[in-house]
Amino acid sequence: MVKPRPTSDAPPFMDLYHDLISGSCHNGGSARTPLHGDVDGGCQRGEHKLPVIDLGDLTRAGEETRRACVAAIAKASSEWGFFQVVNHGFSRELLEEMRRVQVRLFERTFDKKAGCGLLGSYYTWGTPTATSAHQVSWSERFHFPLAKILAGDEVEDPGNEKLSYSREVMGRFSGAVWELARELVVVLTENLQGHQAGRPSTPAEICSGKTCFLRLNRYPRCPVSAKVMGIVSHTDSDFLTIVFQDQVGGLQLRNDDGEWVAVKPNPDALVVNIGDLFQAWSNDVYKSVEHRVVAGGETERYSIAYFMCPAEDAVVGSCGGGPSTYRRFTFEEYRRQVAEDVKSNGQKVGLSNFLLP
Ligand SMILES: O=C(O)CCC(=O)C(=O)O
Ligand SMILES: [Fe+2]
Repeated sequence: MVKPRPTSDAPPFMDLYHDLISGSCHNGGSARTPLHGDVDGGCQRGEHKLPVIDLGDLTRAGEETRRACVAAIAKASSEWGFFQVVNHGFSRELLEEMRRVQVRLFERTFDKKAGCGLLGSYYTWGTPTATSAHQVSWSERFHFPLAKILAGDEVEDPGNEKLSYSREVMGRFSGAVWELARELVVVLTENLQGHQAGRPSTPAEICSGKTCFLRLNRYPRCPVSAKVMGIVSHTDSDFLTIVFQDQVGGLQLRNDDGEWVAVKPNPDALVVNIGDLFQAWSNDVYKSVEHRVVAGGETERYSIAYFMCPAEDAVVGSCGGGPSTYRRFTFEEYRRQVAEDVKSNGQKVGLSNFLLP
């Protein structure tokens, strides 16, 4: 059970969005149905179940077992862009420790969270560019560039509170997620036959633990959950994302038929999804699919997302072995374009800006 807390730690969603929300229509049944229906995907057809992949098969004896596991990862990345992994190598203790650190950071008063860059993070909440209720994300987030966490610099905390423990746990957690992300990316890269030495750099070559980001998300209980989202639909601007969600539920992906499919909370699993950069690098073989989080009326929700990103000046090309779908771009250029589009149209355009004729 989540204990009641003073309201002063919650961002003032209602003060800011009251007018947008009171003028809006209902979000429609589609947001709620999968969450409250079959959470195994809201979809009963066996062959369309979101895969749960046992990563123990990558290291267990037997080349055939390993090959089958690689094939399952590649298939899920092409067909779903999303999958869950079990036997991922994380200890339950580390996951629980990380969650406790997360909860404590969010328990600070809103003024404190908004006012200072805790551990080199920046804090955001809601959707600054929203002009209608359906663009509002009812959540708050700490974004951590991992270079700062991993640098081990003395922790500066404007509130004079000791944060060395939080930084240390975050460092351990990030180190472990990096190993997992790297392993998955290497497997997916090798699976693309076209890639040979001398081709443009592979994702694993242009990313390092220090170029990645950690985002801590909190979705406070939402009294208008039929009208807004926890996070509005988006794709991730990275190579690969690993999400540690709690057991509340609400994460959904959009499948090929345009249906929203719930990603069932599984206490033993981490969620993996392909980002825009891997879709570009793989010439659309791996899919960066839209996803969102439904706002919860009853319970708050926590998640942690690890984004595998390259250095700002790294060039994202394609895997070769055929014509490229997208022109080359630097990660910095991609992020700048996303920010410009969000500012001018209220939404991300993404990869289609970089399509070759
Ligand atoms: O909270 C989640 O489960 C997903 C979060 C997410 O999609 C993101 O932070 O980009
Ligand atoms: Fe995301």
